[in-house]
Amino acid sequence: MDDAVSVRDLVIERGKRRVLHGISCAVPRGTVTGLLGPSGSGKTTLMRAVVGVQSVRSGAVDVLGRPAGSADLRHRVGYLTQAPSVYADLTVRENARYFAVLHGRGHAEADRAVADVGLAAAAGQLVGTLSGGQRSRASLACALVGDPELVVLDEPTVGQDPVLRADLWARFHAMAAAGTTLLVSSHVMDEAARCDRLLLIREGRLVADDTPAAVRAATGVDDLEEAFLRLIRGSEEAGA
Ligand SMILES: Nc1ncnc2c1ncn2[C@@H]1O[C@H](COP(=O)(O)OP(=O)(O)OP(=O)(O)O)[C@@H](O)[C@H]1O
Repeated sequence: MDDAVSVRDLVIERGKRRVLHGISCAVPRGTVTGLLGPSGSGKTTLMRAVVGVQSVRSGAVDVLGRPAGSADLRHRVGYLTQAPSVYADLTVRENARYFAVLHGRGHAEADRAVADVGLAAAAGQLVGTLSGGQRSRASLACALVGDPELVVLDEPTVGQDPVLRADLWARFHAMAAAGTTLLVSSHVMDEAARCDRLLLIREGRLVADDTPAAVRAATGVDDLEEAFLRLIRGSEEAGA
């Protein structure tokens, strides 16, 4: 399989605690892969390792055929952190144009990225005056404006209403259909059903790496939240 991300035996310690305990998984190219798990399970830590900003105790992470964090990946990987990373004293449009320039893109691409996240009407507004959900979408526009081959999104739909969430997921799938790979974290289980593949982690260990259909089939339940509970209980019993 042609994988955009390949993680092998990844062990990470933060502070004095081990937070990832030897995770191995892959993100196939051109898919929307969901990274699911309870708060504190290690989703952000795994994403940080994929974008190459997390120090690693042992194991390996390859991204687009190169070790994670390689300098030549800078323009090929987009990362949306949980805290919006946009300039409050610039407008939405100015932010997008600034990040577009950093990636060698023009005004047209910047304006399209703003429209793609549903912010065309607020393009002239200072980011500091936006709502939390709008600010997060402005940040998303800036993460996508360089048209990266791999997009790593840490909870991109938090604070968005149901219509916007549906629009954003449609956008993610359109990007995947055009060949982009997306790794998207969430702890909203209804979003799991929208993913092509799922990585479920709990307490720094991988509990599932499969399609939603295979997770349902393996657990015998349709509801993914219930399926995940069964997988987690199963992994606890196996570890007991
Ligand atoms: N800078 C840090 N120093 C020490 N421990 C940290 C640090 N950042 C995170 N951790 C710990 O690492 C573990 C994994 O955190 P991480 O942020 O990866 O979880 P998460 O699954 O993304 O959670 P959430 O869904 O709440 O964002 C947690 O136990 C957290 O307390």
